[in-house]
Order: sequence, then structure tokens, then C-alpha cells
Amino acid sequence: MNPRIEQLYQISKAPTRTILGLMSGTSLDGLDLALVRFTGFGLDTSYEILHYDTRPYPADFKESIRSVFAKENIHFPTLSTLNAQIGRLHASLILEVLASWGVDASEVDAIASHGQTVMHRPDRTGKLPHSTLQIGDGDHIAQLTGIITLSDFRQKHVAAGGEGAPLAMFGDYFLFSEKGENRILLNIGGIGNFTYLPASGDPAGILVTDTGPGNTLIDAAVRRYFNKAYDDGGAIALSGKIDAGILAELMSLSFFKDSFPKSTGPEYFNLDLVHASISPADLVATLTEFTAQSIALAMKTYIPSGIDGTVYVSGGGSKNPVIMARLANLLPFRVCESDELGMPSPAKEAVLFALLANETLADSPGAERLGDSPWENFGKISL
Ligand SMILES: Nc1ncnc2c1ncn2[C@@H]1O[C@H](COP(=O)(O)OP(=O)(O)OP(=O)(O)O)[C@@H](O)[C@H]1O
Ligand SMILES: CC(=O)N[C@H]1[C@@H]2OC[C@@H](O2)[C@@H](O)[C@@H]1O[C@H](C)C(=O)O
Repeated sequence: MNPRIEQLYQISKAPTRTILGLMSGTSLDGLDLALVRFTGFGLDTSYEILHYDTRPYPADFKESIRSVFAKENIHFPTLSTLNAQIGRLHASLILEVLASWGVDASEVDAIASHGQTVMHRPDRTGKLPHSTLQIGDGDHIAQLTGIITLSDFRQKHVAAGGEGAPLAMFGDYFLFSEKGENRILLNIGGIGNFTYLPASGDPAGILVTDTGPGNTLIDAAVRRYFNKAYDDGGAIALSGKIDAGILAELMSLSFFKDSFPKSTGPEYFNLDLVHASISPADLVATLTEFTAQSIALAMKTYIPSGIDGTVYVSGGGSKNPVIMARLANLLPFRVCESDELGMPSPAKEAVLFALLANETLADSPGAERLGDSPWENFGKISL
């Protein structure tokens, strides 16, 4: 047998796997890394986060990604180069972080790389296939680190009829489903998304969807008018007034009329949606309220009414007290941070992709269907 396939086979058969999960989200702030030791798979998965960290992207690199990110017209050679550059940058950040943790590459069974989403195109016309594109090729990572790398997790989901996102529900279900408690795992990254786990534990009752903007609109406005990366502590939002007219216009966008489950991205939710002129602080206040109201709308519409439950919030938006206070006010659920589940908020998505790699590598039947979502989420394997 080819020795690399033999190695893959041994990893597949092993009782535990140590996997480095990587997530670089739509906020383009940097690369989240989490080294996780898994035992078992599926509902029998147990995990231990050995280390986690976030490494910021260099400013010029962010600009280069922004030049192609979610754009209709781009410089195609830049896209092609970035596919290699992102893979290579991620590989060097991995080696740097492993060294800082005192972990040798030989101790890592596999890397789970999400890559950088540059275009997400769910089709709402019924005429085109859904499509989504993540770059930062896994072969570069495997080559430069010497570690087996799984990447491109979204393509198989699309091929099986899904939109390629959200994929968080597999990990949310395996790690956090709790009989007797309705749990809603909300991630507020660039885009908002949640997984509803019914108290019955029945996988057919699981709901998962994007909700609309997370921090993406707030960040874009703060970058444009205040030259800052984000609205630290929601201070700018607190200094402005909500514009009821603009808020109503935003809440009537077609995305909110589309049926669930659905996914979206900054291709749709960007500052071109705001036409009226308004002071920068009022704009940030209005977009912050829009973020909270759109999350609340999705939960109130999609989740069965009249139930009790807890919302566990992760992602950078959980650090924005204005969003958190509004959610607590708008929702009929208790709202808290995902840390209450023992999951540090900044590590969550990197852990979830590590878990998808664990499912791909494990001796798992992989045939379950969760709610409306096809099971297929297997990554490309670079040996
Ligand atoms: N202290 C804070 N105050 C306000 N907002 C914050 C704070 N810390 C982080 N954020 C927000 O969180 C964002 C980063 O969130 P996160 O890292 O979850 O995004 P991401 O992983 O890129 O997103 P996605 O889940 O969409 O891929 C920042 O850009 C900012 O808007
Ligand atoms: C296409 C894409 O990269 N989508 C991301 C993004 O960030 C949040 C939201 O939009 C979610 O749909 C998804 O990520 C999470 C990790 C997911 O797939 O569950």
C-alpha cells in the first residue's frame, strides 16, 4: 500500500485523533487555530481543546483579499495567486503556532482547513446550481507542514443539494445536544447563523440557518467612516440614534422573505444596501440594531413558538454588549456566551472544522441527515 494511504488508514482506525482546525472567516481579521484531541465520532465524540490561538493577517494581505472578496468583478490573476498565497501563509502560521505551543508537527494527525471564502452564491432563482468558493489550497498546507490536510469542506454539501453553509450543526449536534434543554447555538461572525437543538435530541428536529448580517455591516461602516476595524464595545452604536426608516427598509429585504434554511454573505449584505444619507454614528447604531433584529426575526420565525430555551452565543459579536443586550430583550430565551458550555467563543468554529475532519477520517457510517441538511461535508484530502 502507498505509505501515505497506509498512514491515513492508521489514523482512521485509531481510537483518538489530534486535529488542528483552522478558520478564517468573513471578517478577515486573521486565522483562528485550535488543536483538538478527539476520541470517537458522531454522538460518541468527546474532545479536549489542547491549545487555541488567533493570528492576525498582515494589513497588506487583508487588502489583497478584500480586492477579490465577494466582488462581482475582480483581477483574475490576483485570485489565482491568492489561492497559493493564502495556503502558504496559513502553513507558515501553523508552523509558528505549533512552535509557540511546543508541539511537534509529528504529533498532529491532520489539519482541517476551512480556507478563505471569497464568493458564496446560493441560487434563489432555481436556474443555477448553488456555489461557494474557498481558496488557500490545502495541498500547499500539506506540502509545507508535512501534515495530512483536509480542506474544501463545503463542496460536497453543495454537490449533495445543500448551500454549502452553515455546516456548524454537525459539531453543534455531536458536542452540545442535551436531552431536556432546547439549545440554540448562535454564532455572530461576519454573518449570523444558528443551530437549534431540540430538547428531544431528535436529529430530525434540528434547525440550522444563516440569519443575515453578523458584524459585517457594522465593521464595514466603522472601517469607512471611523477608520477602525470594529466598534469596540459597541461604543459608536451607543453614541448614535437608530433611524427607523432605514431599519424598516433593511428589514424588508428579500432575504428575509426567502424560506429557511438559507445562507448568505457580504455579497448580499454590504453598505450598498443603505441609500439614505445619515450621520456615521447613527448608521452604526442602525446597523447594530438591524443585526440584532434580523437574528431575532430568524429565531422567532424558524424555531417552534412557545418553547423555553437558552441561546449560547459565540463569535466576535458576542463581545459587542449592544448586540447582546438587544438579543436578551428581543428574544423569549435566556441569552449567554458559549463559554458556559465549556467552549471558548474564539475557538468554536476552528473546533467545528476539526470535528468535520474527524468525521471524515473516522470509521463513521456518515449516513445521517440532520434536519433539512444533507450529511455530506467531507473534505478534500491532501496527502
Ligand atoms: N470587543 C468587541 N466589541 C465589539 N465587537 C467585537 C469585539 N470583538 C470582536 N468584535 C466583532 O467580531 C468580529 C470578528 O468576529 P469573528 O472573528 O467571529 O468573525 P469571523 O470568524 O471572521 O466570521 P464568520 O463566522 O462570519 O466567518 C470583529 O470584526 C468585530 O466586529
Ligand atoms: C460560505 C461561508 O463561508 N459561510 C460562513 C460565514 O460565516 C458565518 C456564516 O457565513 C456561515 O454560513 C459560514 O460559516 C460557518 C462556520 C458554518 O458553515 O457553519
